[in-house]
Parts: sequence; C-alpha cells; structure tokens
Amino acid sequence: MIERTEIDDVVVLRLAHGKVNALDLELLERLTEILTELQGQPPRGVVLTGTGGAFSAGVDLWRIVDGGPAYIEAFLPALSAAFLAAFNLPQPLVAAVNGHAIAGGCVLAACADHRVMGGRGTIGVTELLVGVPFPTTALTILEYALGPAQTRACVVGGATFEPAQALERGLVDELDDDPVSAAVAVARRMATAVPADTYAFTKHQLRRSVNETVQMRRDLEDPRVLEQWTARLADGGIERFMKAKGSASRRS
Ligand SMILES: C/C=C/C(=O)SCCNC(=O)CCNC(=O)[C@H](O)C(C)(C)COP(=O)(O)OP(=O)(O)OC[C@H]1O[C@@H](n2cnc3c(N)ncnc32)[C@H](O)[C@@H]1OP(=O)(O)O
Repeated sequence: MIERTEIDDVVVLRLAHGKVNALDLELLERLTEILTELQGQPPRGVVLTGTGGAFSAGVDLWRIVDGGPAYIEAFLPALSAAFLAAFNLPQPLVAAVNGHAIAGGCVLAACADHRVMGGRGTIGVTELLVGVPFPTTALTILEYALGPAQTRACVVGGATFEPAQALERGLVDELDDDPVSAAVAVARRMATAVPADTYAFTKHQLRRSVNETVQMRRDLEDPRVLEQWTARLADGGIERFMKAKGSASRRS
C-alpha cells in the first residue's frame, strides 16, 4: 500500500495503491501511521511520491459510492488527519509529483515543504466539478501553499494543469524529469542545512496559523461538508462525475 525505502538519510514513501493511488480509508490510515512514527525518529528528510502514472487521483470516489454514508463519515476525518500528519511533519517533507495529482492528491502535495513535478501528468483541484466541498483542513492547507488568489482561481475553476502551467501558477516549485531524485536532493539539503530542532520549530511557527484556523473552524464547517458529500452520494452526483470521466469501473 505504501512502499518505504531509504536513499542516504532520506526516507522515500511511495503510494502503491491501485492504478492511480486513489485515497481510501485504509491508505490514509496507513499514511498517518507511518508519518506519525517518523516524527519520533532521528531527523532526516522525507519524500512522498506515487508509483505508476499517478501521484494520486484524489479521493477514491468508487469507494465512496460503494461505501455509502457510513463510509463517508469515517473517511472524511481520516482524510483530514492524513493531511495534518503530512503538513505538520517536523522534518522537511518534499513531494515528488511523478504523475497526476488531482483534488485530494494535489492537496497532499500541498502539505509538503517543497514540490517537484516530473514531465508528465496533471495537477489541480476538481472538487467543485465533483460537486463536493473541501474539508476545512484541505482548503486551509491549500490556501497556505498557493496563497489566497491562486487558491480561489484553482478551486473555482477546477482546472487541471500540465507541468509547465503548474510551475507558472505556483502549484509546484520546480520541474525535473526525475522528480524522485530531485526531491531526495532537496530533502537532504533541507535536512542538513539547518539544525533539526530549529527547522522543526520554525516550521511549526510558519504553519501555526493554519493549525489554529483548522482548530477554530472544523467543528463548525465539517458537519456541512459531511452533509454535502452525503447529498452528492444520494443524488448520484459522484457516480455521474466518474461515469462522465469514462470510468465505468468500481476498481481503482
Ligand atoms: C477533498 C478531496 C476531494 C477529492 O479528492 S475528489 C476526487 C477527484 N478526483 C478526480 O477528479 C480524478 C478523476 N480521475 C481522472 O481525472 C483521471 O482518471 C486521471 C487524470 C487521474 C487519470 O487519467 P488516465 O491516466 O487517463 O487514467 P483513467 O483510465 O482515467 O483512470 C485509471 C483508473 O483509475 C480509476 N480512477 C481514476 N480516478 C479515480 C478516483 N478518483 N477514484 C476512483 N477511481 C479512479 C479509473 O476509473 C480507471 O479505472 P479502470 O481502468 O478500472 O476503469
């Protein structure tokens, strides 16, 4: 589900889950578990990437359709928990966007300190096209990573971007044909350039406002998020979106 290797002092985590690394409950729980374990280990950089042609196609929408309201209720908090575990990792986290990074996949990349995209795939946030709102955590992290204006444009437009456009819009920080090697080099540099405790504390300070906002707003907003995801399930909106994408399959 998640392959772990080490290159020099850098831990490389590769999502290896179905054809497009779609995010389901089990994958997210495993990711949170691994990232939580890494927090307590000796300081080093971490790279997050995907296998195959995708970084991640975002939420596994067929699992949502199959799982129904009870699954959504368990799934949405797990999604936010995984985003927060990645966002608050004390060590430098670099995303190697090796292919498509859509919706939740794009947010997962946005949790990183730095994003390197390869030469293929697209990145963007399609939530509104699916007809579902962003969980508070996801939207707040996206806004931190992209800034308010770019977040508004990306969220409302729902477009996905090729690598060059993604760089121009600040969805990624650099392009490299070998994104994993480039990401490992960045992570190693970040992990060695600054003492680990200073890096971790500064990262905490920089990200504090996101965590405060999430704390303040999620209890108010997430019940409505759940309500609307459940409504899109009930009115067939999620299934229609997938079928319009040409996906007749329930397997990702
Ligand atoms: C807060 C967060 C919210 C969310 O994350 S909502 C999720 C929004 N996600 C999306 O909008 C992505 C939808 N998928 C796509 O746009 C495309 O797919 C890709 C660009 C990711 C890949 O395109 P290509 O390389 O042409 O592959 P393919 O044939 O479309 O997909 C390969 C297999 O992957 C399944 N799949 C793709 N995305 C998802 C998904 N999000 N949930 C579940 N399955 C997915 C398909 O159905 C298909 O499967 P089969 O080959 O068996 O027909």
